[in-house]
Amino acid sequence: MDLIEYPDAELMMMRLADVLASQIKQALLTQDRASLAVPGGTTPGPIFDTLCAVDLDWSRVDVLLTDERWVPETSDRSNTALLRRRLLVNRAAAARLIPLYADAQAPEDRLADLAAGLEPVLPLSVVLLGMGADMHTASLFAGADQLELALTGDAPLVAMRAPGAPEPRITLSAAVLNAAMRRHIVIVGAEKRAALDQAQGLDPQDAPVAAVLKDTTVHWAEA
Ligand SMILES: O=C1O[C@H](COP(=O)(O)O)[C@@H](O)[C@H](O)[C@H]1O
Repeated sequence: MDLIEYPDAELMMMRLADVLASQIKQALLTQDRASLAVPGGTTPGPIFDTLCAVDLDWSRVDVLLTDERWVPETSDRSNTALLRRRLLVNRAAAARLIPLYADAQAPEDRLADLAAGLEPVLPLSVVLLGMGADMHTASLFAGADQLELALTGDAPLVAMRAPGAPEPRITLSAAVLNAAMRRHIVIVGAEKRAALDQAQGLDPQDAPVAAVLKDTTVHWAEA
């Protein structure tokens, strides 16, 4: 794992948007299409605001989430709604969204369809992950019912229920995340930095982020 520390979060978000854009452009030099997976939650919005305005051939880019909460887009907890509002706008409106949610009672009802939509864009070109202060990343949560499968299995997508998560989740598996050509984690604040430091010595069952740290660049700013 490489760690880049920034003097402030605003600068970090802008620099990270530049890094992601240049890695997408690089992938497009040798491939017809590039794929970019991004987190939801509260952290990545400012990155999306910069990235969506970058001049690149977005019509050849597939965008997806690293994980989704099983809620409709009308919910303020929908990561897909965040993507539509802040990344798939401006120049990036030309990108293609690979959905991780479909209208159904439970993620298991649509898992096979969603996985079929994901398969053609693997391996992912660029992955950006977030991390919670509880050391979860994507929707790989300690204590989740399918964590073992998501950490060690071959399935690209896993449905997940976790004690701390208010709704079912769907997540890219560690296999998919670790097969990506480029991988980044973005975190803000002293609490998450301490969690990241702690995670490095722990088993992924207890600190799931530990499963995706190898060859990953972590970007951190205190505030
Ligand atoms: O629930 C989620 O949480 C993590 C971390 O979110 P943040 O609000 O602490 O930035 C996020 O990376 C993940 O995509 C999301 O579904």
